[in-house]
Amino acid sequence: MSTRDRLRIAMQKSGRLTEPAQDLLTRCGLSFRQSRDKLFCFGEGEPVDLLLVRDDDIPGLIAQGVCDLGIVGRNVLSEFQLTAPPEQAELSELRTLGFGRCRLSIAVPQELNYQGPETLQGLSIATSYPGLVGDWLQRRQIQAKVITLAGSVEIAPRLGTADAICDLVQSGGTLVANQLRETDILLESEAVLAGPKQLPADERGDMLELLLKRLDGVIQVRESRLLLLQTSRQHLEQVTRLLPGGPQPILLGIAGQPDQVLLQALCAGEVTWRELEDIKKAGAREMLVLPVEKMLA
Ligand SMILES: Nc1ncnc2c1ncn2[C@@H]1O[C@H](COP(=O)(O)OP(=O)(O)OP(=O)(O)O)[C@@H](O)[C@H]1O
Ligand SMILES: O=P(O)(O)OC[C@H]1O[C@H](OP(=O)(O)OP(=O)(O)O)[C@H](O)[C@@H]1O
Ligand SMILES: [Mg+2]
Repeated sequence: MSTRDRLRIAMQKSGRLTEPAQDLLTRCGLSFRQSRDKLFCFGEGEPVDLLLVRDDDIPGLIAQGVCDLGIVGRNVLSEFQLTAPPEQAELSELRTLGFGRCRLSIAVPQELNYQGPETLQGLSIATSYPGLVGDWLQRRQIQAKVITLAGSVEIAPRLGTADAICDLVQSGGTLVANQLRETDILLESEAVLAGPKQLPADERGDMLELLLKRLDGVIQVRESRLLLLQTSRQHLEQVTRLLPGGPQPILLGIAGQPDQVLLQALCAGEVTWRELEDIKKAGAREMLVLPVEKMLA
């Protein structure tokens, strides 16, 4: 049993997830003593420390109790859940974080006559995700040879070491550059906050809950806009009907103008020019769209 009283979060030391993960933690009010060259960053203010590691190591560190939380791609977490011993694989996705979006896909040489997954029967597939690929093949009762490679998977068909591949795709540029064609999506991925299924029942658990609440606020405001406008009571119903989603707007009276109101609405996403123009036509004036910095319900 661990005797730590400080929360420990693992994140990627250097790679695609590093900057957005750091940014997210900063927005949650966490700051760390700068030690980018080292593995461990001591948290200032809150009792939360950071461990900077290879992304592949993150699920294992949580499973072993070395860390309480980790910011990692769903692709890495899912692979761990499928390949780790059952007693270690008890991790869950506590939150989805909205960055590092990509997909794990099968791709084949452009000239291969691909008729669906059954085309892979008897072929070899190079991948860094043998667990996910094996599981996908098994569900379809397809016998194919899974060849595990740590990197540069896309080059395998050209080198003649595999017939097809399964790797991460975002723009598709790497596939095209290697004369490959995406055929099946195994997993839609993005960065997630991973943690144990059973949260710690001590001060770390309390800190963790606080952090999750802050994180929810940060995720919510990242997409939110505050819309302010002025309208007459006569036009209020029409204007309100056009407001893009969100909780009920707040109305404020304007001194000396009893028929006018100031309306404040929290919108769940972007407010487009087209939406603003429509709201204006319905009788609104002096419209302002503002980003939201913090939110605490
Ligand atoms: N092209 C991409 N676009 C968007 N997200 C991606 C892309 N490629 C990978 N990702 C996501 O970012 C994560 C980290 O990718 P990165 O390439 O930095 O990992 P890595 O090379 O395995 O790094 P490490 O040295 O930590 O093992 C991936 O696991 C995946 O979730
Ligand atoms: O569809 P695309 O936009 O081309 O992105 C996909 C590529 O991005 C990732 O590799 P990365 O560039 O991170 O290099 P790595 O394999 O060395 O990590 C992934 O492994 C693919 O090769
Ligand atoms: Mg890695």
